Order: sequence, then structure tokens, then C-alpha cells
Amino acid sequence: MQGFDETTRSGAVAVPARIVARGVGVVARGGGEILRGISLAVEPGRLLALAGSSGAGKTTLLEVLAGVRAPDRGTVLRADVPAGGSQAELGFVPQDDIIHRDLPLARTLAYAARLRLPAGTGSAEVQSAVDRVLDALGLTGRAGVRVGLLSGGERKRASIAVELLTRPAVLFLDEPTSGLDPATGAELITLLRDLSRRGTAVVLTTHTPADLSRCDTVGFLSPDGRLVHLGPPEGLSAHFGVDTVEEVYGVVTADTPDLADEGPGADEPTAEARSAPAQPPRPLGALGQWALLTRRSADIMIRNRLSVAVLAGSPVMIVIMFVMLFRAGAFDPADPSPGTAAMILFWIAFGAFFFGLTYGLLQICTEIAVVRRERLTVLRLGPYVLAKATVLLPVLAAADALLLAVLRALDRLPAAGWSVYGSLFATTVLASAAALALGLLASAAVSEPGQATLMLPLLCFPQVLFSGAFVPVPQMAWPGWALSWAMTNRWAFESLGSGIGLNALWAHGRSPLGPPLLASYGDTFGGPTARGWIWLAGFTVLFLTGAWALLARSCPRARAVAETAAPSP
Ligand SMILES: Nc1ncnc2c1ncn2[C@@H]1O[C@H](COP(=O)(O)OP(=O)(O)OP(=O)(O)O)[C@@H](O)[C@H]1O
Repeated sequence: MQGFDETTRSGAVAVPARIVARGVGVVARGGGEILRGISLAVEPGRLLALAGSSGAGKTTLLEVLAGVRAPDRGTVLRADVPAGGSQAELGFVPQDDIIHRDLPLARTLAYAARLRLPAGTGSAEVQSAVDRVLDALGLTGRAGVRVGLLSGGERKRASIAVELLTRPAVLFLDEPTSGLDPATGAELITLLRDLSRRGTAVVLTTHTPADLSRCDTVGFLSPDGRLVHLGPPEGLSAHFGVDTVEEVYGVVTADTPDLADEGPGADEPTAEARSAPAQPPRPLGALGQWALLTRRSADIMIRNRLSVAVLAGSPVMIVIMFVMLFRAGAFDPADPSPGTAAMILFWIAFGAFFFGLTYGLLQICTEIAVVRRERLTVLRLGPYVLAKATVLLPVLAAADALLLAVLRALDRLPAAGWSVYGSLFATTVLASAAALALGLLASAAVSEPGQATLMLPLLCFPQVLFSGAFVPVPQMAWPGWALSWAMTNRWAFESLGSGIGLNALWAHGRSPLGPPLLASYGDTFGGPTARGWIWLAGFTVLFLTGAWALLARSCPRARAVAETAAPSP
């Protein structure tokens, strides 16, 4: 590990910053107080550790200082040390990794750099920023290794490297040493200390007593969220009248007196700093983000064996099953099989739905920590969601085309012109698009991949039951009839039937089973094919908007710290 010595001088920050919290309080949703009356200053060139028992509020305080979360009481203000000029960035490393595991380290850093560095940054500058942070964190030798194969300590350093790309003035880290062995943890703290010596203010939370002795200042929280000590680590145990830092955790209770509130000191941010909005350099625009995120998503998908297996395997498996299930010639007007013809169309609609849903379900929840972090500063959610659809729609269209082509080649579908097959193809692609959007919505709604997997049957069952294939829509009880309007599969099934002329086959084909089926299904296939397309396109837009809205709620933007002033009680 290089550290931030003279050879890595480019790791220095351009604009050091000071952050001052005064009387900060945070109230939990249930009404309990998480933090009470906390005042402290984060200084450039200093390494501040926040310690305290589990649940004391360390992460909450870190998030408030970083602008990730707004305080309910008090103020958090920042002052960039030199007057004038643009304000420098804040870096935030949460506990979860904030890099994609499927990409080689240098590649994932290059994507992060293109997203975070100002619009118009050239390839050479991106490469030099990546080389700089790899060097600074001792990861140059691991540049070509897939992130998932790095050790825990290397991955933690890789997450820090992402943050250093923009030369942040203040770097916040939530438990950076958790899960690391003592030597690796100590090495990491030394590295952060070197970083702080170069002008960056570093704030971290930790549970490891050994970390505290390597920091400049320790802020100790009581179990009820008050700051009960703030000072150099050497004075910590003496302050509480015990021999070791470990013992401090035992003696600090809700009865421990508050730190005397002397405030953060005379050089509090000036009035100008209070009112100055943060002016980060202009980031990549919406179109640029969409193009970059599309490339990154495609790159990740191709490199992930599981996703390649799902993308290629599920259409092939479903086509084989359909071929095994249905006999040839169900659409032959001379000897039709009316019931089978309807079932073939239903299962084509369901196949298109299933491809789209399975493709979408794991897209967002598997990288939510990365999205959350990128959203804090630069990421736009519209381009992000659209990039997912852009990458997956062509693959879905290919799967739908394969399904139709194989079924036609093996005579499970009738000999018909290009216009009929164009209509069937358009229906399946729209059905897949709506299902993909539903999958993305579900993926944005859950918090982990396990929950997304559980959603699969929950989303599929109603689409089978209420599509109108097994119980025709005119025969449904009214609650089922009402629900059927919300089923994308109903509209795909109806458009397929109308596009292929199922009513005519049932009415004029030489099978006595046709007319009764026609009577039972009513005008299910009698409407224009485009009616189903409009419904499917509408659902696609609705579900994509829903995914965007859910992400906007769960992944908020960071608040400009200078503006996070809440009224004091
Ligand atoms: N959004 C929230 N809504 C309700 N309660 C919350 C919320 N965020 C945090 N808490 C509660 O606030 C308390 C402090 O949480 P926090 O994660 O800040 O503590 P911590 O000191 O970092 O804990 P640990 O060391 O175990 O990570 C906990 O009891 C937690 O359950």
C-alpha cells in the first residue's frame, strides 16, 4: 500500500472543508430520539472516529454530517476553508460495497469516474484518475481482477477508491474496518490517516478499540445518542476513570453527563458560507448518463454467468417445453383443434411475460447499494431505469422472435403472411416490455434478491388466473373481471388471438368445438389488435414510472450540507 506520500501528491484535495454540527437531534419514525443535542466540528487534516455501543447512533450521526440524512433539530453547516472558488465534494463510503462485483476493478472505477467527473472529462483524464486512486490505495496490482474475487480488505479499499476519484474534501466511512482482520484494519486506518494529513477531513465510525488510538479525535456517544466525550484518544479512558478503552463501553450509560456544550468554537462558518449553495462541477447530463449506464449494464450482464444463463436459458427451455406439449396443426382450418389453438396463444403470451419478468426482477435489487451511493451525488434515476430497459429489450425481442420462429417452423403456429407474424411479434415484444417494467418495479420495491425471487410466483399466478384464457373474461365473477383489466397477460392474449384471427378459425373451421368456444369467449378476440398494444404500452410506462418513483423514495439525494439547517427547538 503506497499511502499518500510525495509520490501520490495528486491525491491532495483542492478545497479543504470544515463541517460544523450544532445542537443536532434526530428523531426516529416511532418518535424515540436517536441523537440529542450533538455539537462538534469536522476539521480539515484531522481523522475523527465516532464510537459508542451498538445502536448509540454512530451511523445516524455520520449520515447527518455527510448530508445523507437531515437532522430534525439543530444545524449542520460547512465552510470551505479558502474564500471563494467552488466548493469541494464530500465522499461517503457506507457499510455495503459500492462497486459492481462482476467487473474488473479498473473497469468499474473507470465507469464510476465517467459518471462522477465533470461532463467533458476526456478518456486520458479518466484513466489518470483511475491510476491515481489505484496507486494511492495500493491496488494497482489488482486492477485487472474481478471485484468479486478481491479480499474483503481490498474491496473496502476499492470502495474508498471510488470516492477518491473526485478528490473529496471530507470523506465519511461507516465501519470501514468491520470484517477485516486486525492487521488489515490497522493498515486501512493508517491509510486514512495519511489521507487526512494531505488535507482531507476523514470521519469514520468503528467498533474496534484499536482503531480509536490511531485517530486524532474520538467522539464517544452514550447509548441514548448524546456526545459524552470529544478529544484525543489518549484522554478517553482517563476521562471516564477507567484503565482501558474497552472499559469505557461498560461505564458509559444513559446517566453519563453530557459533554459541556462549548460549541464548535469561534471559527464557525460565516454567514456567506451558510447561504452559499454547493456548486459542484457540471456532471454528465441525462443523455450522457443513459448512454454510460447502458454500456455499464450491458458490460455487467455479459460478465455475470448467472445472468447469461437466465437470459439464454429461459427462452430455450420454454421453447423446448412448448414444442413437447403441443401437437402440430392446431390452426389447420380443415381440421383445427380450437381449444389447443387458444392454449398455444395463451402460453406464447405467458412466455413473453415470463421472459420479461425474470429478466427484470434481479436488475435493481442486486446493486441497490451502488445505486443508493451514486444517487447521493450524481446519478439520475430516469436514465438509470431507461438504461436497464435499453439493454434488456433487444434480448427480449430476440427471445420472442425465437419463440415464434420455432413454433412456426414446427407447425405449432399456422402458415400466415408477414403482416400476421409482424403483429404477433409486436404483441410479444410489448408483453415482454410490460413484464420487464413490472420486474424492474418489483426489483426496486424489495430490499434484497431473496425477496425478489419470492415475488416471481406472486406476480405470475394472477397473470395466469385472470388472463381470460382458462376462465373467459365474460364468464368471470365480477371481482375477477375487474382484476383482469390490470393483467398485462390478458391484453397480450387478446391481441395475439385477434392478430391471428382466432374468431374466424372458431367460426368457420371444421370443428364442432369452435362455435361453443366462440360463444363462451364472446368478443375477447373481436376487438382491434392495437387495443391490446395500447394497454401494454401504457402498463410499460406506468411500471417504469413506478420503479423510478420507488427508487426516488428509497435513494434520496444528499442534501447540500450548507443548507441542512433545521430550526432549533
Ligand atoms: N430510519 C430509522 N427509523 C427508525 N429507527 C432508526 C432509523 N435509523 C436508525 N434507527 C435506530 O436508531 C438507533 C441508532 O442506529 P445507528 O445505526 O445510528 O446506530 P449505530 O451506533 O451505528 O449502531 P451499530 O454500531 O450497531 O451499527 C438504532 O436503535 C436504530 O434502530
